[in-house]
Amino acid sequence: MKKLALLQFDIAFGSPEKNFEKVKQLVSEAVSSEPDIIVLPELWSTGYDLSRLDEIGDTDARKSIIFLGNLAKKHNVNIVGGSVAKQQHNEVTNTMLVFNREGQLVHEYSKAHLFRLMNEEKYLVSGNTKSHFTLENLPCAGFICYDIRFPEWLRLHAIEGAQVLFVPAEWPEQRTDHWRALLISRAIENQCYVIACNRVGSDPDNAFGGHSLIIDPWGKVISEAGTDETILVGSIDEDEITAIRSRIPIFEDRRPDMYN
Ligand SMILES: O=C(O)CCC(=O)C(=O)O
Repeated sequence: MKKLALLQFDIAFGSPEKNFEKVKQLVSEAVSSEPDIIVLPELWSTGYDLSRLDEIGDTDARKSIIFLGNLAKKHNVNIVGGSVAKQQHNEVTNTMLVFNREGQLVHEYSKAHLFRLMNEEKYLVSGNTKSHFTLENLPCAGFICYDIRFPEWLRLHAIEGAQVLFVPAEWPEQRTDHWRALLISRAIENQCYVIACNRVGSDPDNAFGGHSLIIDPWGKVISEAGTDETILVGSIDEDEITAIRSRIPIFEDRRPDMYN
């Protein structure tokens, strides 16, 4: 069994200092439930203030890496650090950072599918690498928000062994029905745990729907937040994955010979 704590909060628009302070405080609160893994939302330090990324983006993600790494080490907890605006060679990526209990950066993944409805393609470049990592001996993969509309991208990771899928997001409230349906579908079809951390509150262009979720590989919702700031807790059980995969062995029954 592994315990999770998802930090669903209202991100201060374009104010990294305020958001760093908020995350520090939320992490200290979250550790009281003794989680193994803490999860943050997408672009938690800047929000969607994309036109000011030159000013507020994080060069080489250096500040975020030091900050989250220190928190992970101090509290002896793994952190799936949502994503941050990482500036590198005059380009900015929407990049997930993952830390182990020793505070080491064990994984980076840059959002592969940029979301045009929120102008991402104008300010960001997409990532080109896969997103496998291991935490607490669990084979994991990470995706960012809009990525969940591309089932083939998550499936590829499941076929390659991922069993726990993390999804930090800033998902607008008017499509909360899509958010829930897509996440539950990704869990059922891949027989994986899905751990999805959204933000709440609003920025000048959007209101965000919360409803962070922990979903088991059968598609059952284990924990779900509402639309307020909260620390969502829940546990996942590795044995459940094996049990469900032996009951309905979809990975053995696939017909890749017919899919091309
Ligand atoms: O796909 C959607 O409806 C929302 C996606 C999104 O908000 C994002 O990728 O930031």
